[in-house]
Amino acid sequence: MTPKQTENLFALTTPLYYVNDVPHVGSAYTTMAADAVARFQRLQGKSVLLITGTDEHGQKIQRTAEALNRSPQEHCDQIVSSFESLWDKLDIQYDRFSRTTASRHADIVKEFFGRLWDKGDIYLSQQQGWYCVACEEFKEERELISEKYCPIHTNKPVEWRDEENYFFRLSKYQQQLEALYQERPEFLEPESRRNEILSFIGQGLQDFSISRLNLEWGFPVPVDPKQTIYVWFDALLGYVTALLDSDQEPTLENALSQWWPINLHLIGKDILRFHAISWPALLMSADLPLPGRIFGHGFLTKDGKKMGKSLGNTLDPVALVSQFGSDAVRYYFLKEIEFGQDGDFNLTRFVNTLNADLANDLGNLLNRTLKMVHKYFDGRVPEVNLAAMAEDHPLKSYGQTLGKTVAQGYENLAFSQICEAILNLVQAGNKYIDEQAPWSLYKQGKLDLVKSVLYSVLESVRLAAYLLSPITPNLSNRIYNQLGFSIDFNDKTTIETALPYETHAQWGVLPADQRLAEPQPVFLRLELPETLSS
Ligand SMILES: Nc1ncnc2c1ncn2[C@@H]1O[C@H](COP(=O)(O)OP(=O)(O)OP(=O)(O)O)[C@@H](O)[C@H]1O
Repeated sequence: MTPKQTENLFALTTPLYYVNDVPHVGSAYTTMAADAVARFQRLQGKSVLLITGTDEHGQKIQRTAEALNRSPQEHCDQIVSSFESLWDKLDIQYDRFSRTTASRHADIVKEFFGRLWDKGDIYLSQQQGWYCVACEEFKEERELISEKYCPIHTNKPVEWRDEENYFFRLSKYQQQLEALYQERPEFLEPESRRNEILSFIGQGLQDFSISRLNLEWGFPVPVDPKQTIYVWFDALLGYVTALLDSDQEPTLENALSQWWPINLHLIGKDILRFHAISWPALLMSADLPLPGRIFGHGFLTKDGKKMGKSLGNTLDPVALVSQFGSDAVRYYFLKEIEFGQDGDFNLTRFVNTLNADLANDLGNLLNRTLKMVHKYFDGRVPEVNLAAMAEDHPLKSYGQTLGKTVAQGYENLAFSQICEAILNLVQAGNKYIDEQAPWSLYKQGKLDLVKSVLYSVLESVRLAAYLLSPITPNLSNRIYNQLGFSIDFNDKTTIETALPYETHAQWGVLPADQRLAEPQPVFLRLELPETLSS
C-alpha cells in the first residue's frame, strides 16, 4: 500500500448517519465540530478532505421505509436530501458525501470482505442473542434495562435472534487491540472513553456476526448470497469508499492511495465500540494501517436523555438556523457544551449567550470603535508604531500568544476553551477602551494615544474574528469586511493563500491607512421566541 504521500493532507469524517429520519441537532453537532476542524486545518495550509454521508442499509431502514409505504431506496433518497440541505444551511463545507447504497461502495465492500475471507477471519456459526434494531447491535443481557430495552433506545424493545450467520474473528485481535491502546493512547479520546473501551476489551472480546438472514436491504455476502452483509460492516467501509475520486475505479488500492489513513474520526459515544474495537480489528485483519485518532463526544440531551431519531425527542436544527442563523447555532453548541461531555439544550441560555458574547461584547466593541475611527481619522486605520507599544500592553501581550493557544485548542478539539480564550481578548478590549477613554484623550489633543488605543482595539477584534472563523465564518466575514478586507472565509479555494494562519493569527496585521467600511451591526441581538417554528 502506498503510504500517505504528504504531511500536508488532512482527512476527517463525521459518522455516516442512519437515514431512519431527518437529521436533528445531534447529527448537526458532530458535523459542525468536524467543519470547524476542517476550516482550521485549511487555514493551516492543509489540503483537507471532510467526509460525511449516510448509512442506508439494514433492518432499521428497511422497516422505516415499510412503515412509510416507500421503497427503501426511495426513502433513503428523500432523507439524504434533508441532510444535504441542512449541511448547506449550516455552512458545512464537506468534500465528500458517502452513501452506503452507492454501487461503487458495493465493490469496495466485496473486495474488503474477500481479504478477510482469504485470511481465514470469517466463518459460519450460530448467532443467538438480544438485538436492538435501533442500534443495529446485539446487546449483552446484563446491559438491558427492565430486561428488554437497550440503555439508549428505551422505547423499542430488543428482539431475540437465533440464526446462522457469518462471524468475524474479533477475538483473534484481542492482544493487538490491547497493544494498540497501550502504544497509542491518543488513538481514542477523551480519556474517559478510552477507559471505557479498555475495560470492555479487558472483559474478553467475542467474535461478532457480520451477516444477517431474512434481510433484503443490504449487500449480499459474496460467498453466500442468501445472507446479507451486516449494516455496520458495510457502514464503516463507507469511509474508505469516500476516499475515491469520482473518476477512479472502485478498488481498495485506489481508495487507499491518497488519503489513507484518515486522520480523525469524529463520532458520538453511542457508536464508540464500532469505531474503537470493530473498526481497528477489521483493518488489522485486512493488513491496513489504522486511522490517526478517534474522538467520541458526549450527547446532547433532553431532560437527561440522549436526543435521537429513534426516541423522537429531538430539536429541529432547521428551525434553529432559520430563526437565528448558522453562526449562532454553531457558536452556541461548540462553546456551551464541552466537547466530550453531555449537555442539555436551553433556549433562554442560547439567546443570552449569543447576545452577551457576539452582539454585545464583540459586535458593540467593533461598532463603537469604528465610529470613533470614522469621526477622528476619516475612516482609515490609524498608523501606530507597533514595536514601540509596550510589551505589557494588555491587548498586545495577550494577542501575541493567543494564536498559538487557539491553534492548540483546535488540535485538541477543545472548542469551548477556544471560544473562552478569544472572548477574553474581546472583554479585555472593552475594559481597555473604557479605561483609556479615547474620546477624552481626543479632546485633550493626545492624538498619538488615541491612535494607539483605537488601533489595538480594532486589531483585537480582527484577531478574534479570524480565530473564531472556523466556528462563525459569516460573522468573521462581516467583521473582516468592515475592517476593509475583501476576503471570504467561505471560499475554500483561496483561503489558504489569502488568510494563512501563520500571518493572520499574529498580532499587528491590520494595515495602517486601510479604508474601513461604514459601521453596521455585525450580529443582531436575538429575541427569545415563545416557541421554535420551522
Ligand atoms: N443526542 C446526540 N448528541 C450528540 N450527537 C448525536 C446525538 N444524536 C446523534 N448524534 C450524532 O449522530 C451519530 C449517530 O447517528 P444516528 O444516525 O444513529 O443518529 P441518532 O439520532 O442517534 O439515531 P437513533 O436515535 O435512531 O439511534 C452519533 O454518533 C453522533 O455523532
